[in-house]
Amino acid sequence: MFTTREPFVLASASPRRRELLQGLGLQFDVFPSDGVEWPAHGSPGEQVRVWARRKVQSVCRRFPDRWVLGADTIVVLGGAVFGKPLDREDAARCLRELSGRTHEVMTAVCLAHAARHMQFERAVRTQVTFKDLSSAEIDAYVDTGEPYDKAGAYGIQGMGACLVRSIHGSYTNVVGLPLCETLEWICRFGIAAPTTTRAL
Ligand SMILES: Cc1cn([C@H]2C[C@H](O)[C@@H](COP(=O)(O)OP(=O)(O)OP(=O)(O)O)O2)c(=O)[nH]c1=O
Repeated sequence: MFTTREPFVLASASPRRRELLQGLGLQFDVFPSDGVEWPAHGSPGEQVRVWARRKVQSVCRRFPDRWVLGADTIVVLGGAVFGKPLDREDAARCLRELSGRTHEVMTAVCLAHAARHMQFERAVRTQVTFKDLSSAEIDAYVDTGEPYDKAGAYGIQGMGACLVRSIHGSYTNVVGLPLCETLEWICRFGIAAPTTTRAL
């Protein structure tokens, strides 16, 4: 669907981000950032932008002549930020808190080119409402192992879909990369262009 003109570097170890971009036919190399997610200050929206920016900047040092794309996803409930659960108990606690309530999934995306002194970032928000979860449902979901590498301890693209009553906003933003907004940048900066289909 897209012709890549300038293959970029995806600064991410997330298989979800890679698959979302591959699904569009984009060409890129993957080089995860090695940065630890040190605490950041400010509102959840500011924190998530800082984390995305740090990932991108650490990879930009290695690839100063290329576009580098990175992202960070968090779950926010009543001002509290939920990242990836630390262990089983933490995952169950997180799911108990999300049960029956509406939370926000925020993904910050950062795109930068060090040699051209260009850097853009934005945070996209999606509201997700969970159904009421019983202890048995929470235990069964944690047993799948799905929560461990995901913010908020669930994956909407997997069995976690059973936990969700409704969403308002971008689905791909919940999975880890808001595709519509990311593509706007990718096309605007000439990294890729929509493939034109010739009439038969
Ligand atoms: C809420 C939710 C999150 N997630 C994932 C997306 C992200 O991969 C992860 C949040 O962790 P992140 O720290 O944003 O990303 P990551 O550590 O997986 O990868 P990297 O830092 O190298 O880019 O949670 C889902 O896959 N599905 C969901 O429904």
